[in-house]
Amino acid sequence: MERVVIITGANSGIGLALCERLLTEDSQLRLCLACRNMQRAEAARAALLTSHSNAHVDLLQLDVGSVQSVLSAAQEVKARYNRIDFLYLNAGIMPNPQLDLNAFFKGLFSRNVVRMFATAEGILTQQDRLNSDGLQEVFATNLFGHFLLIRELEPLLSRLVWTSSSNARRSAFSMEDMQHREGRESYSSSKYASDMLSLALNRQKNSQGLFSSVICPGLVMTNLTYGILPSFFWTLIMPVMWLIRIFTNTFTLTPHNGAEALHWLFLQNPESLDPRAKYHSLTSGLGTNYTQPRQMDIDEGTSDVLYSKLLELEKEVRRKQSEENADEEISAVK
Ligand SMILES: NC(=O)C1=CN([C@@H]2O[C@H](COP(=O)(O)OP(=O)(O)OC[C@H]3O[C@@H](n4cnc5c(N)ncnc54)[C@H](OP(=O)(O)O)[C@@H]3O)[C@@H](O)[C@H]2O)C=CC1
Ligand SMILES: CC(C)=CCC[C@@H](C)[C@H]1CC[C@H]2C3=C(CC[C@]12C)[C@@]1(C)CCC(=O)[C@@H](C)[C@@H]1CC3
Repeated sequence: MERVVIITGANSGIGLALCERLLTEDSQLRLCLACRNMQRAEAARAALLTSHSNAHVDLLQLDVGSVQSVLSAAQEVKARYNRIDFLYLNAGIMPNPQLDLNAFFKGLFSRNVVRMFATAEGILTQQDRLNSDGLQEVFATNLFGHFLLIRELEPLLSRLVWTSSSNARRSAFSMEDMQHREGRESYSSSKYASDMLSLALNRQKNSQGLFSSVICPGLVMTNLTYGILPSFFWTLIMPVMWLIRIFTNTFTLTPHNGAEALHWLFLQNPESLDPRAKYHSLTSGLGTNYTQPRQMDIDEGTSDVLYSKLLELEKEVRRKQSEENADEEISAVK
């Protein structure tokens, strides 16, 4: 039977590499690239068809950072497919990243150096902003838009896979400020929230046949990471990065390697997976890729609270959205 797989943020980086890997795995797959920019989506589709000429590759216009776009895209999905085997929640942003060079050099000579290179803990901040829905952009894109999509498509879903990060950290997240309006670690906060949401979804929905997992792709060179430093700097340090990779298995570096855990999960029986584990894509010094589960620093009670708060926010944004739609209809009639 033809399996249907939807991947958000599929036009570049880890999402696009996952598409390649899944088509190689199963040529009968119906792959749906859910992207905000249709030109980039077309280009990705053309690239995939070059290497897999008979593949079934659909495109879906979806800006996960916009409530209206998520609701329209979900309608379109329901009209097109009557079942979705895998939904990969991969789209993500890290806007205006700032590297604290002082902390970085201090970290280089500390006991935490390996951890620093694996998680960027203490050396990376971001500057977030409000989007047109009045939500924090990073929260809306990395978490809430995906949550709304899941809520819309729930009856069709069976497997969810989140591209989280080892940068996810409990101390960056506050339940009183789940959108991270106050701090400067919106990325870390949103990824920690996705880890918790995955656990909560498993607790609420496993009995109905819906399973959720989270992965970390390791440090991968993509548009997201290239945005952290000026390009000449990356060119300079690239040999060092490949050298570090020999000593640390979290430097996966290529999107293909980074997609390892996403691919691996595609092959697993969901009942065999640990809902409290994050599945890490790792690459050994000799270049062998493998997937390793590591326990997440999350608890069930807090995850359930987050789930309830997201449901409340969902109600609020839906009400706002229908008011706006009604206003638009009235002004169209006038
Ligand atoms: N690279 C790394 O080292 C790591 C990455 N990750 C995570 O991996 C995921 C993929 O990122 P990566 O491949 O690295 O980076 P890329 O920037 O290459 O990919 C991100 C993808 O998300 C899409 N996207 C961003 N915002 C939206 C939106 N509002 N609606 C729809 N699509 C959107 C982008 O589309 P567009 O081209 O239009 O911008 C792009 O296709 C992210 O969730 C990231 O946080 C996690 C850990 C490490
Ligand atoms: C190699 C040299 C000399 C410098 C590179 C320093 C940083 C640019 C680099 C160190 C750890 C990296 C890292 C990420 C980005 C680039 C670093 C800060 C991430 C935050 C990228 C996105 C993620 O989700 C994390 C898993 C990455 C963690 C490590």
